[in-house]
Formats: sequence, C-alpha cells, structure tokens
Amino acid sequence: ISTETTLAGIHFDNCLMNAAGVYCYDADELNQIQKSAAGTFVTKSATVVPRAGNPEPRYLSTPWGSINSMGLPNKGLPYYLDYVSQQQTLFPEKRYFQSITGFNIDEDEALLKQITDSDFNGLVELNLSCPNVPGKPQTGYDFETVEQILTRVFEVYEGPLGVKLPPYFDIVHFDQMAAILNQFPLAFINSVNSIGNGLTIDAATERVSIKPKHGFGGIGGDYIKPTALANVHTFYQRLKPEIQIIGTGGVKSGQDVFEHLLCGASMVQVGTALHKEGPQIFDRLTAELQTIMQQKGYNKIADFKGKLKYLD
Ligand SMILES: O=C(O)c1[nH]c(=O)[nH]c(=O)c1Cl
Repeated sequence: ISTETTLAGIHFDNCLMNAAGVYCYDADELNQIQKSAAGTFVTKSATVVPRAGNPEPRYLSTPWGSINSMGLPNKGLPYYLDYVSQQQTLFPEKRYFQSITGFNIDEDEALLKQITDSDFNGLVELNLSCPNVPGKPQTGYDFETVEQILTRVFEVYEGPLGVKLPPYFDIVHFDQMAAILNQFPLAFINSVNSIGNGLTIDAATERVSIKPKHGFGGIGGDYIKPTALANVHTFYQRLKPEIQIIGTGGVKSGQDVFEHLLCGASMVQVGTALHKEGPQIFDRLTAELQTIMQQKGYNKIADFKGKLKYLD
C-alpha cells in the first residue's frame, strides 16, 4: 500500500506535506517537517524583505479550526533559499517547495529572479492569496491581475511553478479562473488557502479573538473542508491534465486525505491540524490513509485519484 505520488514529474515518497504558513517559518520548524513522515515541505511565503508580521494575538485555534491574520511574517527569501540549499545537499534526491509572494508584479519578478540565480532545484508556490493594492480585492480575486502576473512569471521563470489560490464560491468564477490558468504552463495549482475575512469572537469577554483587522482573519480547519473539496474537484474537472492539483483545507484524518485525492488532488497539504497536533500528525494520517486504501483494495493513489462518483 503506497501513499507515494508524482507532481510535475517529481516523485515524492508520501503525498502529504505541510501547508505554507504552518511549521515552516524558520529552520527549527522546517527541520521538524523534514524529520517527519511528510513527503516534503513548503516554506512560509517569502517576501522581498523580511517581515515581523502583525501584532499578536494573530492566530487562534478553535474547536473546529483556526483563524489567522499573521500578516506574512517571514525571514525573507534568502534565508529560505539558504536553508533549502542545505537540505538539497543533505538529501540530493528530495525536492522542496518555496512559497513566495510579492506585493506587486515587479516584486514577484524580483523574487523569481533570486530563485533562478540560486541553486534551488525544487518547485515554486506563488501565493496569490495575498493583500493586493488597497481598494482592489486580494490578487486571487482580481482576475485581470492574475493573468498579468502569470504572463510576467512565465516570461522570467523556467522551473516548475504553481499558484496557491483562495477559495472560489461561484461557478462562473471557477470558469473564469480555469480559463486563465489553462493558458499557462503551470505545474500545479494549490487549492485552497484560508477562507478570507472570517470572524470569531469570545462571548464571555465580548471581544474578538485576534488583534489585527478588528478580529477578521483567514479561516481554516473543519469549517472549510466542503469548500476545499469543491475547489479541488472543480479545478480537476476544468484544468488541462498537465496542471496537477495540491489539495489543502480541512485535513485532519486519513479520510480527509482520501477525500481530497478522490476529488483529484495529487498531493495533500495540512495546515490547521498540523498546527494543533504537530509533525507526528503525518504518521497518523499516513497510517489512516493506508488503512482506508487497504479496506477498499487500492494499492496506490492512481487507483482512485479523481474518481469521485456522481449520483446522476
Ligand atoms: O497572514 C498570513 O501570513 C497568511 N495567512 C493565511 O491564512 N494565508 C496566507 O496566504 C497568508 Cl500570507
């Protein structure tokens, strides 16, 4: 029973990994993922200059998930490129993900040029769910800007690259985004990022849970699994087969992993549940997935990937 997978022609021993932002801020956290049963890791989204991020409290775990307005705290791209370079030397056969996000198209280009000029041999995850120009929606919801960014990205970068997308909720938006994405030689899309601008409150103190943005933040965990599965499956139906899908959102059990794969994901990321349980979660998720596969008579992911059945 194998939970290995292939993405962009690259083989990973396990289809499970962390979601950007969780257990990937610095070398200490990344080492813990590296030592875990995860097949690989992705770094915290790196920006042109290091960022402290928003004032705390900026993350809260709730019974059904999480809310966060971290504000992109990160060590800056050079730090992560150095770390990954070390790991590439230690584990020459493994490939890692570098998440990046610019605050405009020129920053995206600058980040990609830095990666090109380094010895990075992994995959780039361009985070489109980041704050955009004030007065415009986040980049992932600004379709013209997405098209402009991807045009520029593929003029300057030649390695395997995918985009991290926010969740969509309208079928026409799925159609519009798929039409844009299918124009480009993307290695993958990662669907979904947190559901933006949720609000959790403490009824006892009558206060919001986190400090930034008057308590508004991205929602993760159980709350978002139905949205995540719908996004994974809708893009699986619409994207050209060369663009594979990383499924993210609401994964905390082997069954959740199975459901993402059934919807068409080739790789599955874990965020909120990893934050709660720690990197040993990957042992549990792998074992639970293998048990489900065994019970169903599946030996490998290809036996069931994308084979969700309809009732019609
Ligand atoms: O506040 C954050 O750092 C953050 N938080 C998220 O939930 N998703 C993101 O893409 C980012 Cl960049």
